[in-house]
Amino acid sequence: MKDNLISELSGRYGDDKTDKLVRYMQRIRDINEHINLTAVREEGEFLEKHIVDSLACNDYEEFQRAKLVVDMGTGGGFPGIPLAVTNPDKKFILVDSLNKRLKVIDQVAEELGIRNIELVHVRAEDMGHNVKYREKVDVCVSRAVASLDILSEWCLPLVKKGGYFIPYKGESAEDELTSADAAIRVLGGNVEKIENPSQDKNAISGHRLIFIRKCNSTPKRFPRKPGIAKKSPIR
Ligand SMILES: C[S@@+](CC[C@H](N)C(=O)[O-])C[C@H]1O[C@@H](n2cnc3c(N)ncnc32)[C@H](O)[C@@H]1O
Repeated sequence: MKDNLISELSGRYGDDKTDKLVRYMQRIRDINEHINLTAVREEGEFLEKHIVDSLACNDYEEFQRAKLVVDMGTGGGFPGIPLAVTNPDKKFILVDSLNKRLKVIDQVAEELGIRNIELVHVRAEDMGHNVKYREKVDVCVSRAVASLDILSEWCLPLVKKGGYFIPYKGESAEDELTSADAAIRVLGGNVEKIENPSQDKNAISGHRLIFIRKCNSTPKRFPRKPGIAKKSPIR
């Protein structure tokens, strides 16, 4: 599986970018022995679940148009780093509330010469109120961070009007959308479509991508203070 995936990646992205993706995987796997970044250990599974899955956005023009992208709750750099490696013309802001993980990304990105990233150590609930970031980004992606109603409150405030919040969601995508429907509208978003790249013969991704367009400004009171989104969901 590993060799097939690598040759598919090379065919699509070229040898240099594929080499960087594979080296990133290898370094994260090494570091994972000491700092827990992922439960996935085997190389083929890592390539599929972390690298190829992260790249799913590249197939969509809503993402291709973006110049500035946030990855909220990036952890070990997913989906942000694979997207940054394959899109050197875009800038990526990788955000996490745990600095230990950002330091790992910083070290490995430096070693591999990945320069189109900025690492921001902040809680999502605070970032949304910083004028440097609020309604400034073209796209915000996020994978495996929080349920969609909470995540929308953290991510939609960052997206500029006309831009997109694109959460990567598992099989619960439709159910999460039902629960988050009111929140998304209150926060200024509109759900345009759900894509399932794993059904596309050209792509392997375990996640669905939900495309939420930012249509209206987010009311200033959002995001609320840490813990409130979970305790009092927007209904
Ligand atoms: C399960 S990990 C997922 C990491 C990565 N996105 C992936 O798919 O492999 C969730 C990450 O979200 C971060 N996170 C959780 N709550 C956050 C918040 N309020 N603000 C910023 N980051 C947060 C955690 O520190 C953690 O690194």
